[in-house]
Amino acid sequence: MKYISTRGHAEALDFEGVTLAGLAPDGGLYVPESWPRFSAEEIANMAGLPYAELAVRIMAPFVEGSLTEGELRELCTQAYGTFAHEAITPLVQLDEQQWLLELFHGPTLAFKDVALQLLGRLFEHFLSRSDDHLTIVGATSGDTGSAAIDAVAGRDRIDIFMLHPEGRVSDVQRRQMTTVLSPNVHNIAIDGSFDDAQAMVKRMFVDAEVTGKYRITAVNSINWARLMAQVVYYFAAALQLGAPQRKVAFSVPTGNFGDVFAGYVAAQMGLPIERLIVATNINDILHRALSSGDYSAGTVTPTAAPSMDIQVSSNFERLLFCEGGRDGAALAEQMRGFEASKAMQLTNSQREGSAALFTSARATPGEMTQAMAYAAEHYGQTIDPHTAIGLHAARAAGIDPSVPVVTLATAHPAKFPDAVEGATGTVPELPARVGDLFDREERYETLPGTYEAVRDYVVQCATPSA
Ligand SMILES: Cc1ncc(COP(=O)(O)O)c(C=O)c1O
Ligand SMILES: N[C@@H](CCOP(=O)(O)O)C(=O)O
Repeated sequence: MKYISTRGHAEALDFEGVTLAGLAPDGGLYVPESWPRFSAEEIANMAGLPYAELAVRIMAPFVEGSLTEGELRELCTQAYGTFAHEAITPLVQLDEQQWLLELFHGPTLAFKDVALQLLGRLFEHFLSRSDDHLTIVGATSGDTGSAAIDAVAGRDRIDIFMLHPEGRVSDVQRRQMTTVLSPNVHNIAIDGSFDDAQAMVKRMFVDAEVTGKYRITAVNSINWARLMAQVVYYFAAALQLGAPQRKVAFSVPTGNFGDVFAGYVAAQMGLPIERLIVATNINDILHRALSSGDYSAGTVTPTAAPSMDIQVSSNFERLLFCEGGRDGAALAEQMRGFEASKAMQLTNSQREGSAALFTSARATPGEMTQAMAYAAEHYGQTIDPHTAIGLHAARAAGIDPSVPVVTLATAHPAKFPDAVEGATGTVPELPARVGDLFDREERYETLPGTYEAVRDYVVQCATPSA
């Protein structure tokens, strides 16, 4: 399998290459040259497989040429062995139509663990083939940071630099990152938003002063391997609900467009998906783009669903590429315009192509709170603010009542105790595996929100490539 850049200028790479590269050197994101596709019979034969085995079936075509099936199986078995639920991503029925897909049973209590427990192991596996050192630079609005840190803490040949927007993540989220004191973990609080942090990370990938000396890679969903691993739970859920004979809709709390793009990939691979509902909070650039073609970023407004406080959604570029005729040169031009003005209009083909599968909905803070209260009262479920936005959208989307709608429960409610208590009157308890979080020592660096300050810090602390 070969991967190409959405901006058309970078060399095509295999799976090992894109995993270690993170972002393409032309600033684009890697996508497979073509989508592998399963027949209905092949999908039907996946029903009932244990999660790790299903993961092997779904991911095998993407890693071809870089991992043997046996290597992939070993990595998946280890990665999903860290989860606290036997089903890994259990499906919970709410009523005749609505379901929750619980993605928060990994070590750091958010859906990010599903991919990052695998990605950490992939890095180590590929590094063992050389004597190189890897420098991870990442940005987090709360959940990617802790999941990535958990996945690579203490690994000899990896350093991780994780930027978070100071004061804009929950206390639990911050402590899940900053109480990991391994010497290879570098937490940085920046004065700015997640978008600022993400822009700095992307800039580092095209800064010769950094790339000339350090082998940098990404743990954000700009890294293809993240998305690949997230495709698996769409299959897992749909198979339990009758796929491939029956279509399923998914409602996805969305920020960086990674999770919902994984759903798009599942559909390209043959999974019959009725609709993908893109659920946003008031940072609603994606809702505006999908409903009116207007992709223009305002300033980020902090909300009680901080992980979705994003206005520049990296993976949207992948959709624009795939639905815009896979024209890298044209997309590079379109993205240059967006980077300069922070605004762009989708082309007709990008709009029409997206409309075939995607629907969107936006939840105000009040609607998010109501959805948490509704889930507690009517379904007996305590859900987190991000999941609540998904559930609000799932119920508002007007999906045919005969089609099951699965909301992705992206984080454990205990990560956001204040918002959950405000909506339901109940304080969710931290699971035992992180029960001592507030007794642990914290360590992190605070830096001004300038690229130079962050770059200099990374350069000063990182280990040069071999
Ligand atoms: C809890 C939670 N829900 C939803 C999202 C949005 O997911 P994505 O950025 O893949 O759209 C995030 C952050 O990524 C998150 O941490
Ligand atoms: N919501 C994320 C932001 C980054 O998203 P990613 O999926 O691209 O890593 C977070 O919680 O950090």
